[in-house]
Amino acid sequence: MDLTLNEKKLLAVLKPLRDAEEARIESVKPITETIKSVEAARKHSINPLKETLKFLEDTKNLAFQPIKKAIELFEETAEETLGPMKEPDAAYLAKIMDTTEEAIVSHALLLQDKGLADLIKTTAATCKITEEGEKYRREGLPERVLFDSFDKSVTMEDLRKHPASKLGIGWLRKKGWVEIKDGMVNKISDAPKGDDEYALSDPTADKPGMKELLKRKLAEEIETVTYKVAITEEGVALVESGIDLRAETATLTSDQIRTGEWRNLKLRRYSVKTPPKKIYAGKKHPYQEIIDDMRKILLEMGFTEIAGEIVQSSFWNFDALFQPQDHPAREMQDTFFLDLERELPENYNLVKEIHETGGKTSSTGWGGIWREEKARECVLRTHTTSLSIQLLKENPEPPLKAFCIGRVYRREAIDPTHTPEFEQLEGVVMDKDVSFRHLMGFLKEFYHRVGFESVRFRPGYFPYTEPSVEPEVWVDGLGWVELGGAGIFREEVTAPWGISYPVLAWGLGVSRVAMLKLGLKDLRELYRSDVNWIRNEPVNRKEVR
Ligand SMILES: N[C@@H](Cc1ccccc1)C(=O)O
Repeated sequence: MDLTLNEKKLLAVLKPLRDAEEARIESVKPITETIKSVEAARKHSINPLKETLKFLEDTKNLAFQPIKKAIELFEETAEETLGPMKEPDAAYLAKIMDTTEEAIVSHALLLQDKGLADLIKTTAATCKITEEGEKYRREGLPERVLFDSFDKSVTMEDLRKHPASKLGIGWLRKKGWVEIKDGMVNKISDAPKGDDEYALSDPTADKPGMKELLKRKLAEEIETVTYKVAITEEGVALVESGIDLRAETATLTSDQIRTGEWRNLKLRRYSVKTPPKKIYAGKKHPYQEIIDDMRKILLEMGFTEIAGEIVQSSFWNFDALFQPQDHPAREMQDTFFLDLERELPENYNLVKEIHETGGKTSSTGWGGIWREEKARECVLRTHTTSLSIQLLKENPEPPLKAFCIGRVYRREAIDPTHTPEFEQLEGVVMDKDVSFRHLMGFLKEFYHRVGFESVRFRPGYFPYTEPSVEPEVWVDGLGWVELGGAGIFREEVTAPWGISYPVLAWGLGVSRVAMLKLGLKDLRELYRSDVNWIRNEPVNRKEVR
């Protein structure tokens, strides 16, 4: 049976206490029958305890120390408690075991659950004289004081002057000690001491006058709870079969093994049934793992990785991509604008011309006036295409094959499929003879390698590409899922930087892919530090295929 050390101690103490008590009662019985002397009974009652003590010492019982203490204490109290004390109470046990009454009760309760002990609760009402009652105990009840203050009769007027009159006069009449007639108060009784007065001078709950005192609020009832602890037959059996009071050792130290001390220790039994604690290996965040997989795929496909700043001027985020200055995406409610400005690049006027008239290209531009101030305003990049265009400006000669995985920002209301920050995977390819077919080929190949078998393209629109498409992948159970945008950069985008070859470009949603691959219903889970989810997610999951 599983018992705590304290429960074992409690049992080990209860048993000899009970035995000693029984022996004591046995020994006292015949004596009390014949000799009615309490003194004699006391002497005899102690002997069996001494014997028990000696027995314990002889047998080197492990429970010896607490029991020895118990018996010593028992001897002390045995003097006072000659009447049978069948079960020791919790307060007494607490004293023996150097602990609190509450601890004893809680251990006894556990033992009771196991059928080894019984906890007997007794509540007793005692009466306590209140502060007011104490005052009257010293000075007498107000009616008594008043009664004693005059001889046979007194005028009501004079009696009213007495400090005890307020409370006393009513009681004088009620108790029938006086009658009041024509303004005179006359004694009509010799006012014998009442039950209430007896109870006040010696308060115990069952005194006849106590009720009266309680009613007058001169006494109050207090409940006291005492617990007695008894050992059951099973408990006795367990103690008799030998309880090892040593605490169990779960882990051996090398010292204990070397010195041989382990031989004297009580070792905890090894349980093959207990499930072990789960061990979680340190690992990458599942989302990071997916991002790294994508990075690896693109590197294997011959792309170079680029990175750039999160803060971009509107010029690179919008204008250089032929996004008109009054385009709705450039509104405050769609984009995070910063209270910051950036200088425009040297050839910015070529972009200005293209916006206003189309410049030297075949385009007619957007018309109107293109404002520098608007282009200088900084934003948290809304797409990584702002990096692709700067890369092209720095490398106008083919070939160019680059990608970027980075965080972008949009003023979205947060919901299960939208977060204001998310990752994009940007790709850009420039070479002499690349075409729309290559673009679709790259995307298909990439998605296949990521794990999506079926890929299709739907026509799309972006101000900076023509033609424009939206790639979609097939997901069982969901159907076709849109995963970003792609196209060939327009002349309006490439001309200002002297680029004369076709540029394929795309921007794909990474978090969307991660959601699909990880089977998440809520995008936000990717960004939450939910340790359990991350712990339990298998390493390098490759399920979507
Ligand atoms: N920048 C676009 C995607 C895109 C990139 C490159 C070309 C075409 C489209 C977006 O954020 O949705």
